[in-house]
Amino acid sequence: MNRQQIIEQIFSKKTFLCVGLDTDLRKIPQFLLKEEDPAFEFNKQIIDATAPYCMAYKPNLAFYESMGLKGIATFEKTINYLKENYPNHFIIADAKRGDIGNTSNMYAKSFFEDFGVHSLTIAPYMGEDSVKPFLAYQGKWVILLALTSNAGSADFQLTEDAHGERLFEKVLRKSTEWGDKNNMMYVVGATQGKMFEDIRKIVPDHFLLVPGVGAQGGSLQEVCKYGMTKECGLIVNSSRGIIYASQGEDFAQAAAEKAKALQQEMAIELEKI
Ligand SMILES: O=C(O)c1cc(=O)[nH]c(=O)n1[C@@H]1O[C@H](COP(=O)(O)O)[C@@H](O)[C@H]1O
Repeated sequence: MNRQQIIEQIFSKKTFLCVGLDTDLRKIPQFLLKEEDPAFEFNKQIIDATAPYCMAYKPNLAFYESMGLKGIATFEKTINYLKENYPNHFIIADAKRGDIGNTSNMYAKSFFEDFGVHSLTIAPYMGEDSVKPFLAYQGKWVILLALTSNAGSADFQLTEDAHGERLFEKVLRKSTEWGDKNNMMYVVGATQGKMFEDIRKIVPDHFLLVPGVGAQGGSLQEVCKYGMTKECGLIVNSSRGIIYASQGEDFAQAAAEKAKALQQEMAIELEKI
């Protein structure tokens, strides 16, 4: 899926919402546990209910890998379900990969060729040769961690060098030599508020994947105020705040309502462009 197609989805559906499929068997409605693949059944119903209000889905691999081989099969079935039924939705595998080139090659093959997702989250820590193998895939996206939503982002990402440059700024500057706005996005946590202003000075046009609204307390309005561009430039994720809105029979409907509420806030922000 290319940049123009992503932008078209956002403006035609008036949403830049990504629903995070962080599917945890302990948190899904317990009556689903009688199904042969409860996590897939949950995902399917959440996807069908929320699809009108979002333009992307982000299954986080940790939740699937924690269920062993069966979980990997659930992940694959979920990707296939999305591709068959919602081909215009952008699929982000949140796996935070990155290793020596030889190993990154295998990660890239796995996610881009075998699972066939559109994009993958990547940790930049190992540098250029760990990221380049992912960028070698035409039409696919690398989503590089820049400034994450958690408190630990202060430990490394926000630290400054002798010239006052922060590590996340170095990641942004350096990585723009490897890819561009057509094949690279950055993760910036919604909890980072005004920091979006500084980020836009370095990457004015790149899309940002923004997790941290909802359960982590980030403000959509603040993210938009400092991070939005003329082409929107944002994909905002919410996982728990949407998919666990209810544990009852009405769980999918409740998720749809949460997604719709965010979509309506997003439509107002898009009007301002
Ligand atoms: O890469 C991510 O998606 C990510 C980066 C980050 O800085 N913070 C962050 O929360 N995430 C992921 O985004 C999702 C947030 O989930 P909720 O807090 O439930 O909305 C989880 O899958 C996290 O792993």
